[in-house]
Amino acid sequence: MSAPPSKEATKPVLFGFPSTDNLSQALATFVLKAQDEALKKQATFRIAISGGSLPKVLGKDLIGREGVPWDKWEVFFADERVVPLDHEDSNFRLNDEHLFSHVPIPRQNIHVIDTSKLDDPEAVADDYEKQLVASFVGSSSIAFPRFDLVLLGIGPDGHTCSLFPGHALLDEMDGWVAWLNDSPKPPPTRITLTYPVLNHSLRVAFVSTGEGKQEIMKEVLDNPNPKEGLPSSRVRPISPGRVFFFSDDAALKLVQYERTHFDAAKL
Ligand SMILES: O=C(O)[C@H](O)[C@@H](O)[C@H](O)[C@H](O)COP(=O)(O)O
Repeated sequence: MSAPPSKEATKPVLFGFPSTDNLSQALATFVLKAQDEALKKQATFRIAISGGSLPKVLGKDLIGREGVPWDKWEVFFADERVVPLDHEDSNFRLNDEHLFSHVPIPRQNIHVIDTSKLDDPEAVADDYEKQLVASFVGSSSIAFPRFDLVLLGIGPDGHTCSLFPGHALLDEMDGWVAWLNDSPKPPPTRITLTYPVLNHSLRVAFVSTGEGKQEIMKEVLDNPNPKEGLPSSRVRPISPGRVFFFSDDAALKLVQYERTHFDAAKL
């Protein structure tokens, strides 16, 4: 695999909304814009999605949109818990509840973990990486996959995906998919996309809402350290990739970082 990205990253864009309903509408518009741009260039729209509070906010407006070419979506998980797909901790299950079960994305286009290997998280990560390789082979950038869109959350400790503060995986610069069995947030055993993958994406959007996120949003937006800081501060896609934050007023109460007005025509 090639060296980590070295090109300069662009400045994060912050969109703030008075409510999560407004945020969900804008997020759906943003996702569909990313989809449209991807499908102008290629046959599929490749998106990676996290767990946490994100799937609910994502599905809320998106599932009602008309004319979406769902058969062209190819979905991966930005991180996944190494549990059965019907387990209450499964990010597949969560996304299924809020999005997949409501829209006709072909099941084979939703890339789930190999649940025959649950006793061996390294094998689960290797298999998942192979699924990525199979999907991205033939793309222009095969050193690392280039997702059209990655949707992430931010934990109160600043983690994102399953990349936690102080964890050795923050230094992983070669593999595409890594595994851990010591996640401080339960459950302990997970797989996650790595920084080089996140930072080769064309768009990364963080979705973070609620007053419980006030302190961490201030830290991540007003005091970022993209080299050694909190895991979510280190997500800085290389050009032409861009990073966006979608938050509500409650989460942004302490933040001074300049907001950008959300204008679908200017995305
Ligand atoms: O599987 C996971 O645990 C998630 O992918 C994780 O990275 C999540 O996005 C953050 O913990 C934020 O979660 P909340 O939005 O629920 O705070």
